[in-house]
Amino acid sequence: MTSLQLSAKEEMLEKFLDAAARGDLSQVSTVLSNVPSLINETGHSGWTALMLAARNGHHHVAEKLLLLGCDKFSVNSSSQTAYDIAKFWGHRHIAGLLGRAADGCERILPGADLHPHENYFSRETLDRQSGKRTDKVWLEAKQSDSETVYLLFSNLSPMVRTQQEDGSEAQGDMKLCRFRYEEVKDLLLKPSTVTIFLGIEKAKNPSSSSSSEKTESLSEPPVWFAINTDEDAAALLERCREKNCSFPRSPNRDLLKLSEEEAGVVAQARSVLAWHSRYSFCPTCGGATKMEEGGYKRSCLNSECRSLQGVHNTCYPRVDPVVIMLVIHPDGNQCLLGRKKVFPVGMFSCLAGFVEPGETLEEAVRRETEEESGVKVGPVQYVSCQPWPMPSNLMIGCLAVAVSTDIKVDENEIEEARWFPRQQVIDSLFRGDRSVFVIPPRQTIAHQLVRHWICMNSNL
Ligand SMILES: NC(=O)C1=CN([C@@H]2O[C@H](COP(=O)(O)OP(=O)(O)OC[C@H]3O[C@@H](n4cnc5c(N)ncnc54)[C@H](O)[C@@H]3O)[C@@H](O)[C@H]2O)C=CC1
Ligand SMILES: [Mg+2]
Ligand SMILES: [Mg+2]
Ligand SMILES: [Mg+2]
Ligand SMILES: [Zn+2]
Repeated sequence: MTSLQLSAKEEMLEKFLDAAARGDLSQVSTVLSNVPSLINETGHSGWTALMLAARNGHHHVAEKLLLLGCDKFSVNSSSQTAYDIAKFWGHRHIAGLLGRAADGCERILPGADLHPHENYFSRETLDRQSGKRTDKVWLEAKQSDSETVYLLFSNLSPMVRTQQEDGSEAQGDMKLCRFRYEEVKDLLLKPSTVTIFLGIEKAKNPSSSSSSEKTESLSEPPVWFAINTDEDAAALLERCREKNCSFPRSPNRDLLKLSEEEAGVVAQARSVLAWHSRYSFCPTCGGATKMEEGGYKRSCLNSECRSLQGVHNTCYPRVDPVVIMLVIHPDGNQCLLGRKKVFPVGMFSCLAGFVEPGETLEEAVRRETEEESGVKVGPVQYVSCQPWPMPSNLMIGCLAVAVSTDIKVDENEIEEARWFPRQQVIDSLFRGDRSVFVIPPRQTIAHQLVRHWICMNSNL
């Protein structure tokens, strides 16, 4: 290209960007019809025409550029997308346009099936009614109620039905198998069976009951229980009237295929059942224990045991707090992700670690980050949390700002840790580009923390 041609193109680009910034739709259209390749070209500080239109609130220009296929995910030299710019300057109609489902950009916003700030495994569809746990008469009556719903677990895996015969991987393709009292009453009588009370359905699903409108309005919503049994899994599957049923073998992966509603129920049931399976004996004296309070307590049968004096946490289901953090580079434009050897090829995730006794969340974030990556962390901010029933973690999601940047990984835990520029993260998150790294699935809080950072205009 000669210098004359180059300058002609530059002149055209300048005219085009200026028209976008002024909101001159007809000029934008004319220039693009002559030189379509200008659409994603950048001017000063890496700003595209879409960013300039978003900055100055020119909705019609942004709309036209999107229609002509401009790249809405590119970032300027401060790592801002057009969406960040529109949101920061308060042009909500343009941010809305960039976030509209039809153009695929909805992925910049939280997933449509998740409520804002909600994580997978977090939805509560049952009212736990903890007051009913000590009401033995009520619990017994509900166990034999014909409307009561039972979930069946074998080796801590719930019985599920897959929709697709081809073993499709999509979320929502897996459904919990629900049983009635008559179908499981023999199991309830076996000493090795653990039955726990989960709660009462919060909202009634009108299509799930065949009773008349009148009876429905009078009756209490169904009560849910979960059963864990050591019966033969193949024999248990024969109890089910439905086809394509199984007990998933890999909870970490398979339980992510449930709907948001069912995942919330499984998070509760699996954690409590796992506690019973691991704490059969009294942790204080080693004696036998009995289950109480609908499965929310185990008491020692040895009347001399210290655990019976006062309140002891050994008698109640355990929750292990884990901090999980997205550490941001001091320049604001890179984040720290690491990979364990067991991760699928190319996957990098947020660093995480168990909170230790007598430690604040902030200190746990600083300690775990430094232990695993050598990076020192300053300010820490809580974002959201996620029950993770493998078996009973509570993932506490934080953003943290690094005060040092040299990486030295703890090779026992982490294979590699790296700073990833915002553009690479956007490419992996929104464009599905797997060439640099793969982000964990959207059901993980690690994924949601990364998305939260990308969407929060950290540079404006
Ligand atoms: N939902 C999500 O997005 C993610 C969830 N996780 C979960 O977080 C958990 C903790 O992360 P890690 O990096 O492994 O923790 P970590 O960095 O503290 O290291 C784990 C090691 O700590 C020790 N440890 C200390 N307290 C423990 C406890 N209460 N239970 C088990 N081990 C304990 C064990 O030696 C274990 O090997 C994992 O179980 C993992 O499943 C981790 C990353 C992402
Ligand atoms: Mg860790
Ligand atoms: Mg660690
Ligand atoms: Mg640790
Ligand atoms: Zn005891």
